[in-house]
Amino acid sequence: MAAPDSPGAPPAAAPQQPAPPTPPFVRELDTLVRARYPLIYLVSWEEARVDAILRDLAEQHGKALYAWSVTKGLRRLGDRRGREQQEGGKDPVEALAAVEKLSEPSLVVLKDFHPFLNDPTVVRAVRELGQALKSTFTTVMILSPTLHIPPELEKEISVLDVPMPSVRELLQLLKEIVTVVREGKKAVVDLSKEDAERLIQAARGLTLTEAENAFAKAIAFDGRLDKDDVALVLDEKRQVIRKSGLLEYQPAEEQLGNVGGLSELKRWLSRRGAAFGEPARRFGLPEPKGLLLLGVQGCGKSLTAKAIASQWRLPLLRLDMGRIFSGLVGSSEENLRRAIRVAEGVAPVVLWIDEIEKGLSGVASSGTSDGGVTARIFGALLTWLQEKTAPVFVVATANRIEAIPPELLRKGRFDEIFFIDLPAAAERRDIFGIHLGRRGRKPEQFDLEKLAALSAGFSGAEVEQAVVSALYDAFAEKVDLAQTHVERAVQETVPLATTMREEVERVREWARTRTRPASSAAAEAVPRPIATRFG
Ligand SMILES: Nc1ncnc2c1ncn2[C@@H]1O[C@H](COP(=O)(O)OP(=O)(O)OP(=O)(O)O)[C@@H](O)[C@H]1O
Repeated sequence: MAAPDSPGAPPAAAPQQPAPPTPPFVRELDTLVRARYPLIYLVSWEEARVDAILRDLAEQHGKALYAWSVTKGLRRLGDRRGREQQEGGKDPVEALAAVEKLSEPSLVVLKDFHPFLNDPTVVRAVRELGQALKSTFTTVMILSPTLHIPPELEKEISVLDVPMPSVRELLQLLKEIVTVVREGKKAVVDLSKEDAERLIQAARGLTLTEAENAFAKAIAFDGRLDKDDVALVLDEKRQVIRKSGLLEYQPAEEQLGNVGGLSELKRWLSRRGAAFGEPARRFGLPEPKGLLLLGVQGCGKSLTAKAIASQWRLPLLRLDMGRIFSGLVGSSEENLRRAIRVAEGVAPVVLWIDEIEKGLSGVASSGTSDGGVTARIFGALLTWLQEKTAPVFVVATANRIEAIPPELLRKGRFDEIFFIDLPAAAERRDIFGIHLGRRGRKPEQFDLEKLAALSAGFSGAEVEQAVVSALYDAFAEKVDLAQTHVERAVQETVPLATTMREEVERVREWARTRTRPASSAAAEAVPRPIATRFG
């Protein structure tokens, strides 16, 4: 932690043992306080946790700590055992005036102050306070779960997102819980070091209160805290994340072996798998950023996103871009910030941004049509993609090339941009084999070459559909699935690429100069409708 900057700061005590490293967020906050930033906006749901951080910070800097809330007014908080002292009223403008008069260097936290920022008088008072505090050692922090800054204050306030609790904080919480449980002798704790690590890993992405609730629930369930509770905590986390309405945990049930073709993409992935973690960092490798998968509908983009997560044994979070913009759950900008914070809290993780082009299509015209919201969100997303340091591997998928803003394709956003084309004949053969195999049939009993030849222009999804409809036919005929059923199903299918031939050719042309092919096998030209139906 930094040296105290204000008069009356206590001399730093000689440490008994090496202090644990300061989390980057606390370091940043510390820097702003030392740099005498008058107004800071802290975005967090976790009041108790932020209170503890600020208490430490105030102590380190030899400053007094004040808190204001509309219910309790402005109070000077004592040290951990000290008494609180009332200083000012509940009225926000009066409280700000009281802050200005504080004679000692202080940290002042205003809790849930954001609704008052809709009042022009309060906005003015905050602005004047900011000016007045510039020559003092006092910093005011607005602590709120949502970010709401009126334009008048945008240049006056620095914003810090409080990240989700670190492994160290969760470990500390778990230790405290274990101590209480052991002392109370009401439950049994049976955790090895590895079990505890897995339990903490499972709780990553939860707030401290949510994690505490999850651990408490696990104990209440059977009077034990043991390795079996990892699943319970994970389940709790799934529910908490789903409640946000933006992110969703996806089960890790697809393997790369279930993806036919895409040899280049698979080769790329096999080389990056080990690039998470410390040995790779020590070797000098950067954290893998992510992939943009563009391509024809139904050719395995989503399937690949799922398979990457299971291949690398990482959790998979799916972010719905549509919901970010839908207005159903909070403001769009707030939504993106929240989703990013949760994903970073769960990291290492694969974050699948499905249909990234959804909602971004109007970026260029956004200034006029929606007050610039789309453009701002897009900007925030790009900055995050470019600068993120947390191990969040982004797999963004998109179908509609015309809706993709060119900035997204620039270097530095993703490690690679792959184009997933319609599968070539050899790939269709593999995909037929995969889907027959997944439905309990022996691929070698089918003439896969012939099926591949008959299905030119099919997407992977259409190959799968042909197998499924052949199964229906066989089932109706009360016989087992035979080659003829599949051939018939193929011949009865008019692939989407045929009906949208020009569109597919246009996408291919576009992709040729901007992306890397996901497959080394060149797909054939899409057959014309007449050839497929009667050829
Ligand atoms: N290369 C492939 N190998 C095996 N199965 C495939 C392949 N491509 C597609 N499929 C099958 O088709 C289904 C749908 O594909 P998927 O959803 O991954 O396509 P997509 O490219 O994401 O399509 P969309 O753009 O419509 O979301 C998959 O669940 C899978 O069963």
